Amino acid sequence: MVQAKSWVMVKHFDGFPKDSDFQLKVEELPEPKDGEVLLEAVFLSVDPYMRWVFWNKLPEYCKTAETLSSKNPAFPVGSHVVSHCGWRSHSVSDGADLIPIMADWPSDVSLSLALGTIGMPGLTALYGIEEVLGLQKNETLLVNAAAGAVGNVVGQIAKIKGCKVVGSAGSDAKVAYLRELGFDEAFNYKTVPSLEEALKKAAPEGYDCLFENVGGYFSTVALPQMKTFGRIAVCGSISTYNDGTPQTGPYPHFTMIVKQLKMEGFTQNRWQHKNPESLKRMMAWLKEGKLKCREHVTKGFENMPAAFMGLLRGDNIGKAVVAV
Ligand SMILES: NC(=O)C1=CN([C@@H]2O[C@H](COP(=O)(O)OP(=O)(O)OC[C@H]3O[C@@H](n4cnc5c(N)ncnc54)[C@H](OP(=O)(O)O)[C@@H]3O)[C@@H](O)[C@H]2O)C=CC1
Ligand SMILES: C/C=C/C(C)=O
Repeated sequence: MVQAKSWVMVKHFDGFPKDSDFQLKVEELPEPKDGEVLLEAVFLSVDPYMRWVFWNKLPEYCKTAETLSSKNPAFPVGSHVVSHCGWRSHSVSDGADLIPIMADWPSDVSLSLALGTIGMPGLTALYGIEEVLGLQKNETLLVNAAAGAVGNVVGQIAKIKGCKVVGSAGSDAKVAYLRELGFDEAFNYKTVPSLEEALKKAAPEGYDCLFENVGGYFSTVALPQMKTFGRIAVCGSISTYNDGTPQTGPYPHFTMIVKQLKMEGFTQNRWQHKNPESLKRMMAWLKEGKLKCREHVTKGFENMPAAFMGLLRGDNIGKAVVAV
């Protein structure tokens, strides 16, 4: 018998999540039956989408990287997987929901990156750029929440592709990190006197592409800065996730008409058939030093709600993960 800890939601979020919305539970897990495996979490992911997954009453859905500590012929003891079994220290699975970690994962690369740059957020960046925007060499790209898990990879891939990259982020330390990564221009959207002026100054010629992670006010100000025929990949809208009352207007349609913009929402799982090849490609960039990784690591399973709320507050530079 294993004692498993899990975080459950006891009250639906009302605005920004609170400690009292979460409860830690402990239960005894049965021994795995034939075909099942017992998993122990190594790293757990906290992601913005969990704000609205919880809201949609699916608290069990979240990605975790886990070491396998029991039996199933397909998942021998000691192998590593990415699973979707929620905020749990241990779980029993029949293997159907498990994704084995890439076969030749280098021993000097932390498995936590399977939740970040070499995982879902990295794939989101890649597919947003290649499948949605079709970003071309010498184009100018704007990305917001640029120092986060998705945003920093967006900027780095755009640099690999020979583009000019402008990033906005919410602290001076984040802006310094973006410059370190090779962003051509970066600014702190919380302290610039005018967001419109900051966007104009960073790219007086305008933007061919916007990788949209934030939505709301930022989007309203950024759209008029797009070039005619500009393309916008709507990846996220984090500035609205904690709203009790939906934000209303100004509406984008007139700007979209006069600028003849193309805007497409997407989720990365649309291209999951490409994941094995894409992950290999990104791992190669990482090994060649073209893709750099930074993580914001919170230690201890008991600190998962704190890590999640910190992510929504903007505490993280790079991918926010919890090391169990
Ligand atoms: N479509 C898809 O398939 C996917 C979409 N996403 C979306 O991508 C976006 C980025 O996700 P991810 O990289 O994992 O998260 P991040 O690592 O970027 O963390 C979230 C960041 O968002 C910023 N933020 C938080 N609140 C606000 C706010 N009110 N206004 C502006 N910025 C805010 C903060 O950075 P700062 O200090 O700069 O404000 C914070 O660090 C999210 O919108 C997410 O929902 C993520 C994965 C897949
Ligand atoms: C899978 C993640 C989706 C968003 C929008 O965060």
